[in-house]
Amino acid sequence: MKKKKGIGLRYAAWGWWHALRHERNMRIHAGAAAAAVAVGAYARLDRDEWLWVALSIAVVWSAECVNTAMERVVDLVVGTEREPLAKAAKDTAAAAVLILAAFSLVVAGTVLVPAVFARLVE
Ligand SMILES: Nc1ncnc2c1ncn2[C@@H]1O[C@H](COP(=O)(O)OP(=O)(O)OP(=O)(O)O)[C@@H](O)[C@H]1O
Repeated sequence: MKKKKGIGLRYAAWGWWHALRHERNMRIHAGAAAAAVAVGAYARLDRDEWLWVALSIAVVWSAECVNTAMERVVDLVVGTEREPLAKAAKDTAAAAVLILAAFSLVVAGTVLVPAVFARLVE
């Protein structure tokens, strides 16, 4: 069967929009990313510094999308039942987001903060 080009991209965009609409944490990550880009533009980051910022945004958004997918699948399978394995699956996926959010804070502290100070004293 011939696969229509571009369809996969549309589904992926829908998935991202779904996470943004339904997950408060995804909206917080989007706000943090917008703030990081604005601060980076003010601080006139160089190419390598932008790469660190872009990497932070990409990994946190990706983890949140996977976390959202995990929540949906768990809810689909177990419904309203309380299940230790459902809890383990959801909490472990949430831990992945937390670890990468902590990484993005390290990037903010080591890349963005010094760049802003350098701009302020120039
Ligand atoms: N079916 C379940 N069985 C046992 N524990 C659950 C189950 N569903 C959720 N939990 C527990 O409740 C927590 C919150 O789950 P819930 O699905 O209500 O919110 P969430 O969508 O995971 O949270 P958020 O979207 O804010 O990250 C989970 O991290 C897990 O610890």
